[in-house]
Amino acid sequence: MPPPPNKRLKPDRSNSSLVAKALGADSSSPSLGGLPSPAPSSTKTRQRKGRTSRLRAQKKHNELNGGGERVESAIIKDQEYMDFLEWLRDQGCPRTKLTLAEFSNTGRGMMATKDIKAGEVIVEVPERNLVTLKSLQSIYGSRITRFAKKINSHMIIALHIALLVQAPEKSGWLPYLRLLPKKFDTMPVRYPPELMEILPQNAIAHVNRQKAKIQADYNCTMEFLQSNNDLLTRPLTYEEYEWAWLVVNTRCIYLESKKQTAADNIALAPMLDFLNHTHDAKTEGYFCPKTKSYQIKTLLPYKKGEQVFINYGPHDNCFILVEYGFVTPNNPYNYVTVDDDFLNLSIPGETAVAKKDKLELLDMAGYLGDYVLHRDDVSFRLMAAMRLRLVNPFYKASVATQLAIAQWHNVVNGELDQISPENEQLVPVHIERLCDQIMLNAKHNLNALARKKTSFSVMHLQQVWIETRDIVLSIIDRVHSQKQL
Ligand SMILES: C[S@@+](CC[C@H](N)C(=O)[O-])C[C@H]1O[C@@H](n2cnc3c(N)ncnc32)[C@H](O)[C@@H]1O
Repeated sequence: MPPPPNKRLKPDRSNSSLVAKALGADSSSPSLGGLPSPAPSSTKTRQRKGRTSRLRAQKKHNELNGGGERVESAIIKDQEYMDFLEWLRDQGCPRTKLTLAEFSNTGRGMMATKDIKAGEVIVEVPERNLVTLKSLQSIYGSRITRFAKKINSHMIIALHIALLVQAPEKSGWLPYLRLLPKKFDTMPVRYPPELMEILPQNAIAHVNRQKAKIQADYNCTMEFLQSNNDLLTRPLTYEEYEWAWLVVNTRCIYLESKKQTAADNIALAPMLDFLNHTHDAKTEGYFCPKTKSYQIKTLLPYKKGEQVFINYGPHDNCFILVEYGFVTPNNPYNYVTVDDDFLNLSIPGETAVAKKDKLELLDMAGYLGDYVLHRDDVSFRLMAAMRLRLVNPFYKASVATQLAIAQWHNVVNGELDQISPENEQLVPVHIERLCDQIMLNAKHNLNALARKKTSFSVMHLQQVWIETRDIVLSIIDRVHSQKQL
């Protein structure tokens, strides 16, 4: 969870039956492949059951969540989890009112075993259990100092996890490693090309940046390992490193340390990292000097049997999808990025030269790109850019155009409301044309998704495009009812 614990489907409600189906069908049991399995429980040999059968067998809790959706849940009590709890106890972690459970709407998460009051500390992770750049100094510190390039916290924690997995038995961390996700197939960075191309434009750019980052971090780590190959049990493959990098990306908390750059302030905190996200969870996370532990306090009460959440931050679903591999219902932070649609929009009477000059002007003024639609408004940047596009005819050298440009600057600076009444009248008309273009794209993508085999990723993308369509429809509605954009 990169940024702070205050830092991401529940699938669309209309898709909830699909969700339950996909939960059952999901092959990604959350234990890590290739790691030694726990010994059978001493009293009786437990068979690890699939999610659906566990849900069926232990339908212990069945309640409505905030969105009115029926949520089924089942406590996870397999040997792996029992071993993990014993490991936590051995590490000095205090008992909590939380237990690992499977939920029909979110997958694995933490359930309250007793009522929890607002203001209670829900998890406490002792310093010795936090994996940070600082805690790893004794293993890697002098090696990092000798290495010519900068190695950040994310890289070193990912490398550390990848190395522990290479020799899990001697790592002392086997019970934790076993509970980590086996794969990250719902992360867009792992999407096959045919799904990647259905992502919204801003998400594609985000995934490409993430891919480049993982590759660059892997390359640098490989260089680091050239002079430190005694750390390795066997060569580290890109896939193994990517998996460990994603473990860090999806599970780390933000932990401030004065001596480090902000980007280095991350920590892996076993136990705490089983808490799922919802945008309306209210929690505080801090390091308590008295108990020398990282604590999470909930500011909201929970009833026994409910899922306890934290808040990964005020993120829209595209961001959550790319960074964490899921989306949440009713996310108030959603918006639609329309940069490409704006650039492709044809404006009647606008010549190619005029369009190029306008885009240059927008660039110089710092107004090129980052154009978005929210449910209730059109971003100021998009309004400003549209106003300029609607100055026609546009001959840079003409007095009339220079005057219009001066007026445009005044509008952007807030000194004027409009370039001219004629220009202002055209703005909603062309915002609606832009919306029509996005609606066509959303429809095309939803049709393409409807033809695909159901999977979590397909459902996530369906939700993102349904939300896009809803936001765009609400803007079209505003245009029709002549509301302010
Ligand atoms: C910090 S971990 C939380 C524990 C995780 N569910 C597990 O079983 O290990 C973050 C990951 O949990 C999942 N997750 C978190 N919140 C979720 C939610 N509201 N709905 C669905 N999946 C969620 C995503 O896969 C995310 O990458």
